Amino acid sequence: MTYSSDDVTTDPRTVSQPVGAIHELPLQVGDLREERPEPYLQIENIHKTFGQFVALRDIYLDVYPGEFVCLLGPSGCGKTTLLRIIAGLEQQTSGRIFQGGKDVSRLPPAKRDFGIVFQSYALFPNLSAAQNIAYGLQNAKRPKQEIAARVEELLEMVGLQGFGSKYPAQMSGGQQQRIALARALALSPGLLLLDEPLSALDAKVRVKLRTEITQLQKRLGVTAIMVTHDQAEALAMGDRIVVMDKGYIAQVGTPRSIYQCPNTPFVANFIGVMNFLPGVVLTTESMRCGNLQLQTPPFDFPANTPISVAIRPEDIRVLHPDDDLTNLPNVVTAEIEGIEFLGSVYQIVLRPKEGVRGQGLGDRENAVPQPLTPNPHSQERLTCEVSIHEARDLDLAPNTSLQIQLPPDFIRVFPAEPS
Ligand SMILES: Nc1ncnc2c1ncn2[C@@H]1O[C@H](COP(=O)(O)OP(=O)(O)OP(=O)(O)O)[C@@H](O)[C@H]1O
Repeated sequence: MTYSSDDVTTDPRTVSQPVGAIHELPLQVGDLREERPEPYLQIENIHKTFGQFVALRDIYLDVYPGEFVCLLGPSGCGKTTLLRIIAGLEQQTSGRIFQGGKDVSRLPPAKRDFGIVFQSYALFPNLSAAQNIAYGLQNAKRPKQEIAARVEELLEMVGLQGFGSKYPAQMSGGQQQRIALARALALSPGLLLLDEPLSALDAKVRVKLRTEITQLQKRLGVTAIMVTHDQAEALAMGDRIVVMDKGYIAQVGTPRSIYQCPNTPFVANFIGVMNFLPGVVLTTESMRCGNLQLQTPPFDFPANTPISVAIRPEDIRVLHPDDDLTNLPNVVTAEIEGIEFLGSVYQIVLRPKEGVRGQGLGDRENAVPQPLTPNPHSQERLTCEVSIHEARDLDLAPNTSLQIQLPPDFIRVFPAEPS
């Protein structure tokens, strides 16, 4: 299922508005907005307190049929509590949940239509793989022959034909989690809930299994919600990501929109790597950050307002000595403080040396105070990425100088957060 590349939020109260523009990639065919079906799952104003502690507040979320939604956030932000409330394993303090148009808010787990996979596999150790998968089918009093056929079908579905007689202790973590997935899907539930299903597995198995899970979920068309604290997993698997922080929803959107257009510094920082440069507004399209004067996308803050600009390492352009700098805004000369080899790229830590060659500020150029007073709070360190080939061409070495450009279209402006 593909929606537009915009943020898709179900309630404006859950999301603060972005400030400043950022480059939008041209719409691709798959991004064109489809006629939105009725939500399969509707989460309406859920609150959850444990004693005085507020674990969840103002949670609104619509999940559409066949969607794969990832609940992503730091430890303790409330994602597992929300998943457990959806399953009926935890009772919300207030708010309602509708599944397939039916109010399931007060139903016990057994009366709800979901399959669940936990981080710890949670297989019965004394039952074989086939018996584990068959467990729910037997409880549902399905005929023996039907159960046997369904177990075979499910073993094949998760790529474990011939493993039916093995016990959990005789299987690897990845195999056990496949059996747990087969067990969760045995009764063909409308909703598949996954609570950090991959986090106990080693890195290679995790990557393999994440592809298998999303392929299977798409093939079956089952609506899925997965809790994860791993942003790479959420970006790779989710049709949409719900970023949570301290019990509230910080942003909901497609992986691409969350990555490219984070609404807050928290989201920007949590997803991927982001350079933040604190500073103050000079004009509606420029700011001062320590010694740097940067041209930015247009924004609405008055002069001298404290702001913070953000740019991804991969959006910083490393310039070559023969590049034409005419009319190029935000060119910075920087000293290389550190070079780290990351395999496919080098990560370079830079300390800007001087102000920016400000081009294109037009008649607002006079608004720039000269000389610029360094801002004591400015980080004035930037991280950028350079490909292996580019690093070789540029002959990069610590304590040498480099020219970079911070393209204004890739800069994002946020109001400064209260300290
Ligand atoms: N039964 C409980 N009693 C008291 N506090 C609880 C209970 N369950 C969860 N909490 C608290 O609610 C908050 C949210 O917990 P939750 O497990 O949902 O977080 P999470 O985002 O899933 O974190 P993690 O990634 O570490 O599992 C935490 O501060 C946790 O300590």
